[in-house]
Amino acid sequence: MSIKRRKVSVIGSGFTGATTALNVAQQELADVVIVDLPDKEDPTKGKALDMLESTPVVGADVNVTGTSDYKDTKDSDVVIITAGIARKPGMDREELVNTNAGIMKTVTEQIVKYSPDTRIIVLTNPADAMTYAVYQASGLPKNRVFGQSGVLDTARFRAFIAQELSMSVEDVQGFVLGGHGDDMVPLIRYSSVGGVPLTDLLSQDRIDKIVERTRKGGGEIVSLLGDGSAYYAPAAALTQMIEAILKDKKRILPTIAYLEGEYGYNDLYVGVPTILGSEGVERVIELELTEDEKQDLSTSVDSVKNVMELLQ
Ligand SMILES: NC(=O)c1ccc[n+]([C@@H]2O[C@H](COP(=O)([O-])OP(=O)(O)OC[C@H]3O[C@@H](n4cnc5c(N)ncnc54)[C@H](O)[C@@H]3O)[C@@H](O)[C@H]2O)c1
Ligand SMILES: O=C(O)C[C@H](O)C(=O)O
Repeated sequence: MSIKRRKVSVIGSGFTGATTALNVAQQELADVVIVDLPDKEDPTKGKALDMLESTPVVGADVNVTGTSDYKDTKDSDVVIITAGIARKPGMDREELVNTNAGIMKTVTEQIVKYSPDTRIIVLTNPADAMTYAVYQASGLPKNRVFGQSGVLDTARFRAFIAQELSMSVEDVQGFVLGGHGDDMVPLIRYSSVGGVPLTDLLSQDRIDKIVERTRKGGGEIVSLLGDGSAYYAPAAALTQMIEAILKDKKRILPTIAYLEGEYGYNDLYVGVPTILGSEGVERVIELELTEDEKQDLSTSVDSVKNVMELLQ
């Protein structure tokens, strides 16, 4: 009996791409193809070979290859886009828009040429606008193109809450809505620890500090690293999304998804709770929001629209 092996292609072999590829391989989720520019072909092959050589130790029967030829990505089940430039200390994510928009167009055309009905997850920043650019360039249906920000932002929120309370990260639940920027919207009413509302466990003042740290979480890492941005937590977030798709788990995860009327917005990609399964974004979940939450979401959406205008 032959069982079809799954295939994940990761475009961009830098910090986030390589770490995601390693996670996918070591968790035995799929064969992995890592793609970078032709002038980086040898280092890309080298990273892939190094990852492959780790598989006997962790007991993962998968193949890992590095290439600059998109033919090798043919029939990918999922493609991850991490190609592009990352910000440096003192920069906003928006400053990456022009360079990365051009890269999105080129790589997307190559991706869909060889995998015309794949699912694409965009990580490259500014992530909401870049997901829209990939959607436009791909011609794929909206459920097959989406972006990563909310799993990461929520993970930061959860990690800070768990540390503050000295409780297990596993028991902390939360949701972050909106664009992947400093005005993202952590939803306190939907946050709990082991089912206990967060507001019963922490004072408003302490919650406010955690929200502020979450919003600026990417910048905190950029300042500390000095030359590049976060990659361990972003790669973990991508891996969780990939697993939900490949195993058709129907997980409820925050995703940069295309809105057509949901939350009152149209023709826009922004972070919302979704069901992720084999079809990609199988449903956008619409939460009831208070007037204050609607206002915060609207502020965040305005920021995404401002970046989108830079794309026109
Ligand atoms: N959405 C999120 O939550 C999130 C989280 C972390 C990073 N990011 C973003 O992801 C992107 C990548 O971050 P990183 O830390 O991996 O950067 P990096 O510089 O380490 O890696 C980027 C890689 O992309 C490659 N690349 C550039 N143009 C390419 C092309 N046309 N085709 C193929 N490969 C190409 C580069 O050669 C490089 O290897 C950045 O834009 C960063 O801001 C987003
Ligand atoms: O902050 C960045 O530029 C990278 C990423 O978006 C993050 O949130 O870590």
